Amino acid sequence: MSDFLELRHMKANIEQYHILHDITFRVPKGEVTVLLGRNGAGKTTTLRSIMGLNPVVGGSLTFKGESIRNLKPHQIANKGIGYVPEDQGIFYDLTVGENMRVAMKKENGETKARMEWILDLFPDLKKFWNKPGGQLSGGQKQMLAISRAYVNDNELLLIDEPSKGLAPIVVEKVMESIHQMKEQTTIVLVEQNFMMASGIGDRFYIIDDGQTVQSGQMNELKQDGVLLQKYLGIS
Ligand SMILES: Nc1ncnc2c1ncn2[C@@H]1O[C@H](COP(=O)(O)OP(=O)(O)OP(=O)(O)O)[C@@H](O)[C@H]1O
Repeated sequence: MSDFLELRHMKANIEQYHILHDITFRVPKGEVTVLLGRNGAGKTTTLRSIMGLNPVVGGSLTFKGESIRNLKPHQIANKGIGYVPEDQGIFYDLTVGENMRVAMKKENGETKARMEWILDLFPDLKKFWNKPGGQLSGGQKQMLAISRAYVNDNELLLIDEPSKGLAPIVVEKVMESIHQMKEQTTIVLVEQNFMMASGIGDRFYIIDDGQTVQSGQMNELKQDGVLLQKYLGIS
């Protein structure tokens, strides 16, 4: 399988601070790649840097073999990379339907089919189609955020901590939906909930203090108590 996204020795700043020192990872097409690490390790900054939202000051980033370093966020989005930020990025004053329509880059048979597929997966969004985004529950907001990114024919989705602040039963639903999306879209997932991440991830990278320090198949990590304890504090 070809590598869809590849970061080699990426360095990135937030303002004058050097936050990412050496991020290297490869995302194969059709897989879920999970970025793990303690709070403050640099996972969100990595996703933001891929999207061009933080200045990349070193290393390379390629998507389908082409450099995306130094492109503007909208140019990166136009290449087919969707981003679901940690704060979800939905419009609170717009209804669910309006949020979806604003997100759609174009309306054609394919986006219509994707919209139908995602609404079948999240019937609450259909039910609350005319409700303002700000009035949805935490889980429904997350479903809307994921749906907005999915509805375009993005080939790669970057999803930042979709389980954050959600009740366990809702987390399961969201993770199940990501699992189903995997059939059609390549995914990079930042997730603190290891149980959930390990259930849907194919491969993992651990980020520690702005560097990728470990990688492998998720199945192997589940068995590696030393690594789990050392970098994730899981015993
Ligand atoms: N606006 C900012 N100015 C300065 N430093 C920042 C800023 N935002 C984040 N940082 C720092 O950058 C580092 C990486 O943060 P980042 O949000 O990428 O971590 P993370 O791994 O996603 O953590 P979490 O799981 O807590 O969200 C942290 O040390 C954080 O304090």
